[in-house]
Amino acid sequence: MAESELDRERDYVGGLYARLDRLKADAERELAQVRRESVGGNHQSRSERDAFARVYEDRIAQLREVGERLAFGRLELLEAPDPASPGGSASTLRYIGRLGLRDENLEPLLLDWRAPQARAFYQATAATPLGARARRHLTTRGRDVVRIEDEVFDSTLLDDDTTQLQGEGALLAALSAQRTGQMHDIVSTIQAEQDRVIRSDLSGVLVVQGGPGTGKTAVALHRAAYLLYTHRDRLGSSGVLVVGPSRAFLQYINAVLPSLGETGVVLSSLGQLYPGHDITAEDAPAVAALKGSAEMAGLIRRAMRSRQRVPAEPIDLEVNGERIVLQPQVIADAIAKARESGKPYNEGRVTFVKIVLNQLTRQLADQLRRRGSTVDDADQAYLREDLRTAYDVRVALNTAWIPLTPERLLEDLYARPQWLASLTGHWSKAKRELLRRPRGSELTLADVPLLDEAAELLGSYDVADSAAKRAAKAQHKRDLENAKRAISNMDVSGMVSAEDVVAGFAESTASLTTAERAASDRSWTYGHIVVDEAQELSPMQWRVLLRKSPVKSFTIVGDVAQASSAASSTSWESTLSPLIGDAWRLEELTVNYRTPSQIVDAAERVAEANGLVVTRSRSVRTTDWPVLALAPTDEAEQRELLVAELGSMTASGGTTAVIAPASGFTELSGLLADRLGDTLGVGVAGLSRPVALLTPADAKGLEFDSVLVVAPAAIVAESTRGASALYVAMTRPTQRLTLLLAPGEQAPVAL
Ligand SMILES: Nc1ncnc2c1ncn2[C@@H]1O[C@H](COP(=O)(O)OP(=O)(O)OP(=O)(O)O)[C@@H](O)[C@H]1O
Repeated sequence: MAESELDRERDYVGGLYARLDRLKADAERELAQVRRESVGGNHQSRSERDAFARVYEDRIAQLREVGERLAFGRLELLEAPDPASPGGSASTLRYIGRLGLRDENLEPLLLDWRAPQARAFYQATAATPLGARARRHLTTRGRDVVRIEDEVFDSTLLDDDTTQLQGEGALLAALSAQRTGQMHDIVSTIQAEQDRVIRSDLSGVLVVQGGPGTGKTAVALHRAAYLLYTHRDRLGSSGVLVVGPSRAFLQYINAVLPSLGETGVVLSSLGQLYPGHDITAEDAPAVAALKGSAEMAGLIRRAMRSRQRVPAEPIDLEVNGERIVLQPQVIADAIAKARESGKPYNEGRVTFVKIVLNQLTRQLADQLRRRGSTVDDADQAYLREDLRTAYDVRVALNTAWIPLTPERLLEDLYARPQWLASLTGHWSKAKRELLRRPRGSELTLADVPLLDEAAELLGSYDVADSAAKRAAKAQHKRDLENAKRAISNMDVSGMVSAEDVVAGFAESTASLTTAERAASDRSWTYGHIVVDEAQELSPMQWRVLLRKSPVKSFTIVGDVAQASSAASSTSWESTLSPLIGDAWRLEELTVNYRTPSQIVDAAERVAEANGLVVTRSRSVRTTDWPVLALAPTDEAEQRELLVAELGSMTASGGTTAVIAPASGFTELSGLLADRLGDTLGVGVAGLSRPVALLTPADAKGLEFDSVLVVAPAAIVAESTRGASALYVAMTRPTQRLTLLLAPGEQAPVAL
């Protein structure tokens, strides 16, 4: 490599940083200026000033976020031949980075990696160069370029390998770096098959299937950033939701989107999908499977309707000393009428109460008239109020149609066996027993979609609160109109969304960002939803997500061979066809970026020997560490081997995980705590420690430099999806894998 080329890139990248610094200083000066302007003026001018301030604040944050990772690539694009100078093969250089920069004359200096023109940087090959002649990867340290790596798209050098890696040096350097316990963005080394997924159309349901370590999570997050950039207008106001399996997983991926300049995405674990709750407790597998099955939706509907009851006999009511009879037919008619309105249960109840009270008022007025009193309209209003507040009337109305919260409905359903039996005549007693639970029991993960289903059917418990919400929504809409006007007056369209501006209104009733408002509103509908580890979702969880995206714009990533929860799916077809028929498209990822080939081979062979159908993937790396299976003769030796192997793993640096079956977990954690002290973290709460002791379920989606799997046969035997659980455990390492067998356990035959 000619030294001058490296110098040339150093100069260019130096120039980019100089431009970045200047833009940052300009924006900071402008912001200070806007802030100095005196407060006052009407609502619209305040809106416009807030819009200015917001634009500058966002821009400054964006410019700061890139830190010292501004540029990482260069494309040499062939220009269309110029008829005036035949024979010339002019080309244009385009630099690719984390954000777009232009010079004072608005000439492009740096392309945002998500811009359409940057596509060739990730997807061009010698066979399909996409208008590019060459691609260059820049490796930087701080603000300095330390290495360049070129690929020239010369069709005469074409070979048959269609799965070539792009920027292999930069990629392998990224992959062999020690892990930190936090996922990083991969923007400088995205591979062609991944880029196609990232840039796939916004609309419809895209399923991304790939074996462990093929970058599904990374791709899903980069796709969220890409979609927000490309469809800022649409998604800025409706938001993007990313759903992951657990809080620990979200913690692991937490830094990726902010590092790509996107802070407006809602990240939610399955336990956080019902606002106001953060649930982690789990049911026994059989219970979770039942609660996750689609038939629970029907049960909840039946349960709700059974709380609307027509009394068998007329009811005598006393209202301020007057006696009045409420006929069952009046209740039956009112229930039928209120149901006809199609409103959710609690809102329908308001209609029901109104109808019954009207009828009772008429009855009472007639009764009084018959006794010679005169009752005019004003008197009728008083009578109605007397009826509404009378104890007997309230009891009768509540018995016929009780207001319900989702939590109350579910708790009653679990705690009242006779009621449950009356709703599930076709179930076996044993099946009903699975749901049985005393009042006050902790909510579980499998309850989350049931609460949401109930909330959907019940509607707001506090009907006055829902009126206030409607008013706030109307105000928000007016604010948005103002903000849109301000944005177009300022000519900053595309840089900031009206939603973000409204979020900046100091006096706005809804001074929250889209993401904040979406996360706290159960009925929020998103412009796009990304679901990671999607094979774990139960039919009831899918129902929640489908309600949250009525336009059905989804990216679903997962691996059916890794499905290990009780209600999870074993094929995309069987999961998705009851929900959306065949209206989905499939992309597959085939290269394993995490795990060296020896480990991938071992994991796939063991999985297949255990009867799993795995998506085979090609690993891009090898490791110097052999896969070991240690076979102790007794427990004392097992303990010795455990401690010795862990000592060796931690000595080689990076992160280490011990993955063990849930049975014997407590004993193991006691033993390791004695030996390792503070170095050990137990469960997902301990992930920041150098050694983490986890169950296979905890380890889902995560990765570690070294992994020690304890008692693999026990992991397989532990559940109906035990083979998947072991496959998950064996595919977590980036460098080193050891299986520590239980005394007397045979090494897996496939090893
Ligand atoms: N193009 C790439 N450049 C650099 N690193 C990459 C690339 N693609 C994936 N990786 C890295 O490979 C590792 C595995 O990626 P990821 O966790 O997204 O895989 P996954 O398919 O979701 O795995 P699993 O199914 O096991 O959860 C991560 O460390 C990720 O950063």
